Amino acid sequence: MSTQCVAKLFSTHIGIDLGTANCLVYVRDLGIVLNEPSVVAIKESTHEVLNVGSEAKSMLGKCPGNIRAIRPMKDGVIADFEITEEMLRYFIQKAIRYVPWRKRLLSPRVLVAVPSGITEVEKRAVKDSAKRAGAGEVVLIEEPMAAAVGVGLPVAEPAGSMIVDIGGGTTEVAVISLSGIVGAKSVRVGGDELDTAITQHLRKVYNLMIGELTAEQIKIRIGSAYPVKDDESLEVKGLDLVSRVPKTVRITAAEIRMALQEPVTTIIEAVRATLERCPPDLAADLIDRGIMLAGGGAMLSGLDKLLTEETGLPVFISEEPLNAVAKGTGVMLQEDSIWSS
Ligand SMILES: Nc1ncnc2c1ncn2[C@@H]1O[C@H](COP(=O)(O)OP(=O)(O)OP(=O)(O)O)[C@@H](O)[C@H]1O
Repeated sequence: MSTQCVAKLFSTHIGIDLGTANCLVYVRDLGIVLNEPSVVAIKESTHEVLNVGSEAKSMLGKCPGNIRAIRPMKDGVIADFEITEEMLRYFIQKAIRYVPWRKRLLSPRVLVAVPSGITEVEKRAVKDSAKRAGAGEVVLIEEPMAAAVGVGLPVAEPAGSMIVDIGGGTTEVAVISLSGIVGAKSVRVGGDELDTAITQHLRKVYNLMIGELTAEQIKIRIGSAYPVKDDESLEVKGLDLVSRVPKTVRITAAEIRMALQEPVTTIIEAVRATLERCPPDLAADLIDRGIMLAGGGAMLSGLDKLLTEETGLPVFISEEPLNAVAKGTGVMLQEDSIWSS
């Protein structure tokens, strides 16, 4: 029996979207089996892992002194190796529970989606962490390619397709033709930067300190990139920076849109820069095919409208933007040729 056959029979094939905000795990033939926030809660004194994923996220900003909830990925790459490894180990082992015992005899083969702009050193770090976390062979795939495949763009055709994947830590823009990336730009600006812009606005204008989760909720509920919901408003609770007591303020969608302008402009600029460097024939294809948005940031209200206004191209939001990359790894896992043996 060939090595390929043995591996096919006795090991699990896993695709991982190792995101700054969320980690999704796809198991071949099963689909997405895990979708959890990339957060780990640890005991400060011993570094013991207490919780991973959703439960750890609910602890963000609410932990007592000896417990810390950490997001080990930052700007799309590993910021804390040890904790990322623990998180990967937890997710890989949890995912493996869904497969029959026969498929657990060999270490799982793992396909990890990483931002297109990461360095060789960062790539090695991801591979090493996945291996130490229990993976056998580890192969990396660029996130925009995985996202494009995941949303069903016709990447193999000799024509240009454009994907913009706006995650928590990075925005990946790519033009793809004949299954290759023709032009790409990766900027370390995504949903986290939008949250930070909201936190800074409330601090500056209202002297109000809010936590990470509150900032994200404000963005999701009334955040926008275009005046599509300017008449909406929201009550926000936080800590007054001067009197140091809890306080409530009412904020409007219009002011949050203004606060988000800088990071949103960075995202738009990344799209424009990629379009400017696009070969003319492929650029011409985009006039009809437009731009496809994926990643959680694609759901920011009005971003599609603003992008259409700024580029003159039709803009579409993928059906399940948060699942695009993981679904793309799932499609690629069907190809045995991605593995070296
Ligand atoms: N409705 C929404 N409106 C705006 N942003 C949203 C919405 N829902 C989720 N998000 C944001 O999407 C981001 C997470 O997206 P996603 O899971 O695609 O990122 P990731 O893959 O973890 O990050 P990266 O690709 O940068 O490593 C978060 O910043 C989250 O706040």
